Amino acid sequence: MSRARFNDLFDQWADDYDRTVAGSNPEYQEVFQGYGKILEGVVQELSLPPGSYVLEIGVGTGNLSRLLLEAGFHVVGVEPSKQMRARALGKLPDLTLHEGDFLHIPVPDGSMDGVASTYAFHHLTDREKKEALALLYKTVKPGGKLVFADTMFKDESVRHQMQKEAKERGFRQLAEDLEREFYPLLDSMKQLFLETGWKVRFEQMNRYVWLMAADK
Ligand SMILES: C[S@@+](CC[C@H](N)C(=O)[O-])C[C@H]1O[C@@H](n2cnc3c(N)ncnc32)[C@H](O)[C@@H]1O
Repeated sequence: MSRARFNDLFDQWADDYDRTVAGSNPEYQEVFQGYGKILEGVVQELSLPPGSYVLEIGVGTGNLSRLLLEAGFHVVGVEPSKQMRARALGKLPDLTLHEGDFLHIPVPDGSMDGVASTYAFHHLTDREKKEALALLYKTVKPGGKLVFADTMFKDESVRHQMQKEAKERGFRQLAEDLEREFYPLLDSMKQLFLETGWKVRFEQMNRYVWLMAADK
């Protein structure tokens, strides 16, 4: 089960996370390059009217949640790390936020207009990603939207190059991360969306992050 896989890591990172996304850690500067714009892009791609119900998975410290609330959506957040939930609620006391993860979603089928997530989907293996996409397909209404932004590589040679580069630049933490987590390739991700019924398109946002926008 994916629920606890990276919980310790995120509990420990919670206090420092917002400094990292702002560029404090040189190893992750490129990963989070254009972070604010990427989050805004997710909200825009949802293209839903105010009052829509949006599920956000892996909310972290609540940076995307804030933008979703500002767009006038009813936001239901899901986050497995206790410390991350505490940070998010410290910033957004009125956010509806549940303990859960991509495979444990506390909302009824057909209840959401959209699903959003940033920098979190890669915590799942490809098999879990497929299971999650199938679950989320059931969670949204007909015509519902799914918009994710996350690290992904165009093909194996790019993934290999990024790993090599991280090692050459002495970015030990990033290099380990690129090997430990389940960063997918564009074609396999495309396949997972198609197999679960979604119509999807992809747009590269920086050297690491791609936006995935899907319709039911
Ligand atoms: C890199 S942070 C991203 C936080 C936030 N979405 C953002 O864009 O800043 C990844 C988040 O995903 C959460 N996470 C880890 N495994 C998860 C899973 N299986 N399902 C849902 N969220 C998960 C972590 O606890 C963490 O808060």
